[in-house]
Amino acid sequence: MAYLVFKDGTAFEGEEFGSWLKSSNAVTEQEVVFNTSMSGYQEMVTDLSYAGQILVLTQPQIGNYGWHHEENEAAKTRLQGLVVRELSEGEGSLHGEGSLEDYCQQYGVQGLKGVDTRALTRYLRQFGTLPGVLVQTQEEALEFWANFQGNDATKEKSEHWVYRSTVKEAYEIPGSGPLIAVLDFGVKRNIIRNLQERGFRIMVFPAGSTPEEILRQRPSGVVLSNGPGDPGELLECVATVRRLYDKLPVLGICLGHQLLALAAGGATYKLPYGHRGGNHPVIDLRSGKATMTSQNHGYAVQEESLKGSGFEVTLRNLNDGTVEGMEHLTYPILSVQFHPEGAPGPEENAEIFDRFKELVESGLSRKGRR
Ligand SMILES: NC(=O)CC[C@H](N)C(=O)O
Repeated sequence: MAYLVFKDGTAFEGEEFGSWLKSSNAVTEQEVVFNTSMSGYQEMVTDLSYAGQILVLTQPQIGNYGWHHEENEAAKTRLQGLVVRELSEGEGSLHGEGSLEDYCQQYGVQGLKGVDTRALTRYLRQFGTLPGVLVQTQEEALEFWANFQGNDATKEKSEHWVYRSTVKEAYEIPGSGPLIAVLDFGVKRNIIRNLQERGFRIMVFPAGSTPEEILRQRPSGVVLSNGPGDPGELLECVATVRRLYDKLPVLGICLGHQLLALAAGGATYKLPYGHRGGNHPVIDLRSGKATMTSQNHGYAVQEESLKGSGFEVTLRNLNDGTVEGMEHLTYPILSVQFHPEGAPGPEENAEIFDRFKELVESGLSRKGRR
């Protein structure tokens, strides 16, 4: 038996799988979040935006189509824990190269299976995103919470995760089209793939790169990626974005969107329990068209804070009215809170990448005319 235990003593019981550190000293609190997608566990486990979190999946059967390495969103997961109802070995998969369990074992994810994930999700919806601990005995949790000093650790973690970017040095992905700089805060591979499919030459820069290092390569556009942590804590990243965003066409995705808002003088705030799932409806305020989107975020841009920033809200969440996208009135900047590369079913939001391509191309033709 093993447990996920919250500060108020509420414990959810399950069985261990994956990789558990045996020393009780290693018990630390992590943010517990839930995702309601019915499939895509592999993309979720390897999405670096979940770095340091404990992810609860509401879909009751998980692992059933195995593990396919080429679908990983990053070279190595940074997820701390994974909580599921029923863990399947994935026998039904025709081409699986392994199982979810093997992956968790190999890459250090603490798994808890057989959990009443419905009750757990209702608990999180009621109390909001909370820190929890994964433990082998309830005594360990009691001891941990008795000595708990508050979760100042979150702040350090945010900075830490982002600066431990997936890459240490900038690298190039060849292509015949214009050069796009991708600022990697924990970028998902499918974002890169979507850019490649549109013919761009790509240079991926570590999150700590300076604006000079980026501009020296003379890119024709910048993509600010998704990534973990509280955007409000990422002061250096915001400063970098501030120095880039009026110089080139920009596409911001999720964390990238939040950093753009902060760079323009706006503010972000923490949502009660976040948006994580594959069926979040979003409306385009200009066309009136609604689409289903794939989402994974705990923070959002405060709409009123955008007044006077030059940004206009263009997309809105139909469930809770939060900001899902914005465009700049003067500069060629486009940003979305959701994941246009996530394709929860149809690929309708892939057109965000086409819009970005248009911005880059019109930027280049303007330059040519000068
Ligand atoms: N997917 C992301 O980029 C997440 C952004 C940010 N870490 C949030 O939780 O809101």
